[in-house]
Amino acid sequence: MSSSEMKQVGSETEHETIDIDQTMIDQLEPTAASPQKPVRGESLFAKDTVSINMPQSDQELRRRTTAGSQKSHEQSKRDYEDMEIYWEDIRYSVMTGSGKNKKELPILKGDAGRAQPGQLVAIMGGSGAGKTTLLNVLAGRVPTGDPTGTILANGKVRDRRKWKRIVGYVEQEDLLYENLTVRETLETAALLRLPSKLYSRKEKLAKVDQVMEQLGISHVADSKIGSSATGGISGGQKKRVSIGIELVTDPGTMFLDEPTTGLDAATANNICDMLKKLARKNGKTIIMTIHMPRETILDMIDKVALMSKGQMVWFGPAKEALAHFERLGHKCPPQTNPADFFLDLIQVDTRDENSQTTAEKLIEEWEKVEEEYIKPIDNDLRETANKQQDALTSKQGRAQIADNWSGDEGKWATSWFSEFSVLLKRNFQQQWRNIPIIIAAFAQQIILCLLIGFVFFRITRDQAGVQNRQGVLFFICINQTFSFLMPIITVFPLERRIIVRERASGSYRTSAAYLAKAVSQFPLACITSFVFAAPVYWLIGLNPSFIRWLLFQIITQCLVFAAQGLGMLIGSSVPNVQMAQVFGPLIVVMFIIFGGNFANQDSIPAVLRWIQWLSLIRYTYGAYMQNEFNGLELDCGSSSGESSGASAGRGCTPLGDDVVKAFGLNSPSVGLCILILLALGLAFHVLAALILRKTTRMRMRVI
Ligand SMILES: Nc1ncnc2c1ncn2[C@@H]1O[C@H](COP(=O)(O)OP(=O)(O)OP(=O)(O)O)[C@@H](O)[C@H]1O
Repeated sequence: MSSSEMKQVGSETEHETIDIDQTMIDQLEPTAASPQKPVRGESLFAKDTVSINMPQSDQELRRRTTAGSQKSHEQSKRDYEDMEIYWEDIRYSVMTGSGKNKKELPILKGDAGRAQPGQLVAIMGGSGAGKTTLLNVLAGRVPTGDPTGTILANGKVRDRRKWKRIVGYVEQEDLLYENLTVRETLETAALLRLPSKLYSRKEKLAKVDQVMEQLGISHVADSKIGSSATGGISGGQKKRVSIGIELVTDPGTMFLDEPTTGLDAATANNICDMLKKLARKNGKTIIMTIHMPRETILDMIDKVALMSKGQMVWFGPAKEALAHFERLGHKCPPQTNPADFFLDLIQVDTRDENSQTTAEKLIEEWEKVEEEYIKPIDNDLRETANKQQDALTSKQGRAQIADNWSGDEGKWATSWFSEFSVLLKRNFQQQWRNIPIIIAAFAQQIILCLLIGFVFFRITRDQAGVQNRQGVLFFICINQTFSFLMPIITVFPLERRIIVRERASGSYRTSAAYLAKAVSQFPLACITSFVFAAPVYWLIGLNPSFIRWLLFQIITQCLVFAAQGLGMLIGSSVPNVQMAQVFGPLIVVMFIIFGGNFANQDSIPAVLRWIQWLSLIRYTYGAYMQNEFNGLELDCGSSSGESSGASAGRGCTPLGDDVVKAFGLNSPSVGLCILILLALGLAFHVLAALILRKTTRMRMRVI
């Protein structure tokens, strides 16, 4: 970006800053002090130095941020590097049951904690203690319900949009595209997520090298991710790649849900060691949930948050936890992994009254000493935070909160077209490297072509030929619909979780992702359908005119387009592959019934007649029939003509046009059928994109 362009950006930002509603600022600025950049590791909330009123210094920071120099680039990132997360009185419940049995189930019951830059914080507890729920509430990812309490990042209430772009969240499962290499996976993340205003393409790619170096995966940079079936990088390396996807944006804070689950002890150790280094060397604030860590891992953790029944029983260094519990009469036996001891102590067995009493006692005792370990924020800050949280409920308030966060990179990191091209490339890489699937797709069409070609080889023009033409054309409709709809209906159910994850981190617009997926699916379908339709026409001996052959190909491609649209629509509407496999054939069969071959259009009951207007098979079949029969002279000379199926009961039909009429397929015309097929395909795609947008939205609730 040229400096003149950068200046332009800067001036726009300044203009935006001037527009802030002054009453809003007044309302949200109870303290006078300006925020100060803390020394790494020092509390951001020390009394007298903390304020969440940003305007003076923050406006200044934003001005500098967008000024166009390398210096501004550095400063724009500072706002969320070295991030301290403070939380207090976090409560969260969900509604369970239905009707009379509906009740509120409290999951988090007033938890507090503080994670500072350079620290590795682990949330531990028995199964169902609320670890993942707390992690998700802190990360702002809450599928249902409304958490309450105070969460401050660097002393400020968070802005939902910016928050999701400036933190990293690593899910328990490694959801990656198996045909991409490690480098390609990270490059995609970097190209999509690093703001183009701040990073050139070269800088983004350099960042990938840097991250691979940091994570110790440079030696497998060009290895495919792979799967258990095909082989590929190891489980630990996959976890590192998942962490790398988040790390490319250089987030100040990273949340990880059970990063060691499913890994062997040594690999789990390596991952935690790497996380520890990331925290120490790069000043990241790392919060993770962890299940049964071994002692060496526990040693790496700066603070453990021990949870029992949704409440904190300890937050601080593990060693001090041992002393705390010993004071309460629970001594860790010698030769015992402290993590095992903690879990045995805090795990609540609902059948055992003793374990419940112990947990209650531990919760009670923790409340007495909590403030020693988690320095609470001062009252001014709390009051300001509460006001800001209230402001989050209004659009104007949210804009004000957003303004408190510098680094004005816009809503999206890069342009729509960049998103589209990066995603299209990824889709092609994922699709075209799946050689067995590509071979299978070609083999399917070649086999079908030969089979149909030889069964209906060189059909005649007599009345038996009429029946054969009509039969084979309808069969081609069904075959092409199934061939190109069925593979696509599983695409979204399989990839949905990746899309949800990527959307949750604000990686791209759904429209770009959808179009990239739709466009990437078309070339293979186009080629394979042509491999079938081009020769089969001559093998069967359909209307021997080049124009008719060309029209046949165009109609087939339009059917493929519409079938893919329908497949994407079904795929985006159902939650999993099983449902897709149930509903896909069901809908196609419905369209087949109303396709014009089985039920005469005029005899369909009025109440069901609308289905035929949506039936892509009906329009394809209509277009095929007209293309084949209109103007075709049939042979009435043979004796078989009297009883041929096509004209049964009517005697011989010498004109092809009459056959089309007899089936009620003479309208709409071929041209209109093609247009309707394109319109149907387009409508299916638009609907599918809208549904995908809705079904892949992660509910974010920042407080
Ligand atoms: N949406 C929900 N509806 C009903 N119950 C829920 C919901 N979310 C969480 N819970 C319940 O809240 C409790 C805490 O869940 P959470 O997943 O946070 O536990 P956890 O400590 O991470 O457990 P685990 O280690 O087994 O994953 C569990 O009893 C769980 O069943």
